[in-house]
Amino acid sequence: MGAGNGPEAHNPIFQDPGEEKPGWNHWLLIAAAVVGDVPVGRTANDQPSAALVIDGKLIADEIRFRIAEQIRRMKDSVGKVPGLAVILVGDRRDSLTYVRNKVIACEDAGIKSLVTQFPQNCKQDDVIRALSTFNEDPSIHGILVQLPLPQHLNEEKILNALKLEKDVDGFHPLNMGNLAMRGREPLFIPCTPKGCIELLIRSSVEIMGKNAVVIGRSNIVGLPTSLLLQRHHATVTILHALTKNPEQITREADIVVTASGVPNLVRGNWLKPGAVVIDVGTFPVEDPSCENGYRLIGDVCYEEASKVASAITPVPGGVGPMTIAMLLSNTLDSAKRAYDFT
Ligand SMILES: NC(=O)C1=CN([C@@H]2O[C@H](COP(=O)(O)OP(=O)(O)OC[C@H]3O[C@@H](n4cnc5c(N)ncnc54)[C@H](OP(=O)(O)O)[C@@H]3O)[C@@H](O)[C@H]2O)C=CC1
Ligand SMILES: Nc1nc(=O)c2c([nH]1)NC[C@@H]1CN(c3ccc(C(=O)N[C@@H](CCC(=O)O)C(=O)O)cc3)C=[N+]21
Repeated sequence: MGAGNGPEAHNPIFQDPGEEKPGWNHWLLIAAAVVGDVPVGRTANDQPSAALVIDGKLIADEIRFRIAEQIRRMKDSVGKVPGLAVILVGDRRDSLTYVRNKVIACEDAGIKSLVTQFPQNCKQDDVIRALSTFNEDPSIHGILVQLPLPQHLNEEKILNALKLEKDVDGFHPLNMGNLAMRGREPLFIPCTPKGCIELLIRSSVEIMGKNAVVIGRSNIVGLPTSLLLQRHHATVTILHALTKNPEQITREADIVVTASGVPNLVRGNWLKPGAVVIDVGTFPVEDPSCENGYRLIGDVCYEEASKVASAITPVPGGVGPMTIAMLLSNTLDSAKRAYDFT
C-alpha cells in the first residue's frame, strides 16, 4: 500500500488481529454502538457517587499485549519487526523518563528501538542529519523527536525534515491538515489525543452530540484532541490561557479534556455533575521520596473532581500510559504499511 490519503491508509485507533481495516465511518459506528444515555459510573436514578476511575494503565496494558501478538505474527510471516527511532536533545529529567518508558514498552512489544541523544547545546544540522539517516533506514518505521527542544533549535524546521510516512507522532503539518479536513485521513493520529479518545470509547462514553471542552490549544495535544473529538461528532469548545470565565464554559461540558500543564486548574466547581474528565496534564514537582525524584500532578484537582464527575482519569496512570500504547500502535501500523502486512 502506498502512503496515500485514502481511507485505506487510515490507521484505526486499535485493531483486532485479523480484523479488516476499517475506515472512519466504520470506526464511528463502533463508537456509536458502545454508548448509552446513562453516564459512566451512574445508574439512571441513583445519587451522585464517586466517579469511575478510568484505569489508563490497565487499558494500555491490554492494547500493548495485542500489539505484541501482532508483532509476533509479523515476525513469523514477514521475518521483520517494527523499528522506532527516538531523538532526544538535552537531559531534562522528565524527558529522560518518558523516553525510557517508551524504550521499555518497545522492548516488551517486540519493537526494535534506537535512541540518539544529543547534548543540550548541539547543532541543528546534527539533529537534522540524524533524522535524515533514520528517514532513509528501511528498518525504521517510526521517528519521534522528543519535545520540548532547547530554545536555540527550530522545532518547525526539525519536524518538517521528518518523512511523513514515519511521523508516528502525527505532528507533521500534512498529517495535522488531513486530520482537520473532512473527508481526508491522516497517516497517523497524534498519540495523546488518540489515547484520550480510546479511553472514552473503551469506557463506553458517548461522544457523538455531546458538549466537549478541551483546555489547551497546543499543536501536540489541545488542537489535535479538539479535531478528533469533532470527528467523533462532539460539539467542541477550546479554552486557552486568555479565555474569560473558563469555569463557566467548562461547567457546560459533558466531556472535559484538559491539557494546560497548570496543576489543579480544574476544580470540582468547574464541572457539571456527571461530566467525564480526561486529565492530560503532567506537571513534575520535586519529590525525593519518588523513584525518579519527582512526581506528576495533573490539571485536575482530583479530590474535588472525583466527587462530581461520573468518570475520571488519574495522574499518573491515566493518559500517560495510553500515549505510549498509541505510539506503539502507530509504529506497528507504519511497519504494516511498509511490509504490506495486514
Ligand atoms: N500524559 C501525556 O501523555 C502527555 C502529557 N502532556 C502534558 O500536558 C500538558 C500540556 O502539554 P502541551 O499541550 O504540550 O503544553 P503547552 O504548554 O504547549 O500548551 C498548554 C496550553 O494550555 C493553555 N493554558 C495554559 N494555562 C491555561 C489556563 N490557565 N487556562 C486555560 N488554558 C491554559 C495554553 O494557552 P495559550 O495557547 O493561550 O498559551 C496552551 O494552549 C503538560 O502538562 C504536558 O506535560 C503532554 C503530552 C502528553
Ligand atoms: N515528540 C513527543 N511526543 C510525545 O508524545 C511527547 C513529547 N514529545 N514530549 C513530552 C510529552 C509528554 N509525554 C508523556 C508520555 C508518557 C507519559 C507517561 O507514561 N506517564 C506515566 C508516568 C511516567 C513517570 O513514570 O513519570 C503516567 O502518567 O502514568 C507522560 C507523558 C509524551 N510527550
